[in-house]
Amino acid sequence: MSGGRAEIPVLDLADWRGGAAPALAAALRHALEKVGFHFVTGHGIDWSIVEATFAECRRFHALPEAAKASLPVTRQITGYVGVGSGTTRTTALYDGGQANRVAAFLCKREEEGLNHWPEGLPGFRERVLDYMAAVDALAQRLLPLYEQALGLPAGWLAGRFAPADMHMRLAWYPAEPAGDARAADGEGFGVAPHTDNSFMTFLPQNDLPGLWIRPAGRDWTEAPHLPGSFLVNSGDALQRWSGGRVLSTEHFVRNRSGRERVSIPLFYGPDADTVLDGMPGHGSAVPVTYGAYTQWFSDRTYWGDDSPMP
Ligand SMILES: O=C(O)CCC(=O)C(=O)O
Ligand SMILES: [Fe+2]
Repeated sequence: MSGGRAEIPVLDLADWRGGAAPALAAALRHALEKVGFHFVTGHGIDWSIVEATFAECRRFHALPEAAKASLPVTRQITGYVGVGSGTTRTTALYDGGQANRVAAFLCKREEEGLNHWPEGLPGFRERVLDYMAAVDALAQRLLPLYEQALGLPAGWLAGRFAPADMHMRLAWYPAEPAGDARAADGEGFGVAPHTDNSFMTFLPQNDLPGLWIRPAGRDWTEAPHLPGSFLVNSGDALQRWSGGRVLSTEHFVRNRSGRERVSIPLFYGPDADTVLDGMPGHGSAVPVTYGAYTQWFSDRTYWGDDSPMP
């Protein structure tokens, strides 16, 4: 399919103090239904928290391989995956079977008691948890706007994110040989074409290119860089919950910049027991809990699980 490039809408929260915001909600609705990605600016998060988390990501990946490998990924989606230890197998978009050229440290909300923190990195845990708390607060602020954009009763979403389920990837992509990053086929993906498991994914911006997106009916487009913003995309959970009204837009990473690339996506969703069904005014989806869907997604990617999508 080829329909030109899609503009990524920008939602500026600077003048929004909460409450009804018809123009913002309309912009978000357009983003959700037509693009699947939008930028958030004016979010109020002190950018030094984001910079510190990128720095911690680099620090972690600079550890000796043995130190990282001593924290092997768990089925609870915490711990370390090395370059080539995960394969995108959650979508018909990609069946190439090549392992992803990315390493990542995975962590969750500390209260779940499942995190495995590295030794020898003082301050790492605190900074990463600070970052997660800051994004959690931003996401909670955004939920009423999602309610407005989707025509949901006030509080309908917020009550299902108390608390939210989230996991974060502190990802590191090796520098790959220069070449055409655009071709969405072939080898050497950092992350092969996929959609996310999440309700929404937060990608804080840095100046390292490599993310390509393809909104429905459009061409592959390299995501533009908007300094100091979060690029937010909707994932499969919101798509299913909304009966397909919200897009879960395809994207891939290929790092042809000649530099190492770091990225710290945070995958945000409702409480794991939430059944993704019954959103007022939206067609019914095949019901699944957020926790079960996320587990399936992770099991296929990291554990070679072959069970069909729940
Ligand atoms: O690194 C990025 O920019 C995006 C990574 C991604 O799509 C993912 O981890 O799901
Ligand atoms: Fe993704």
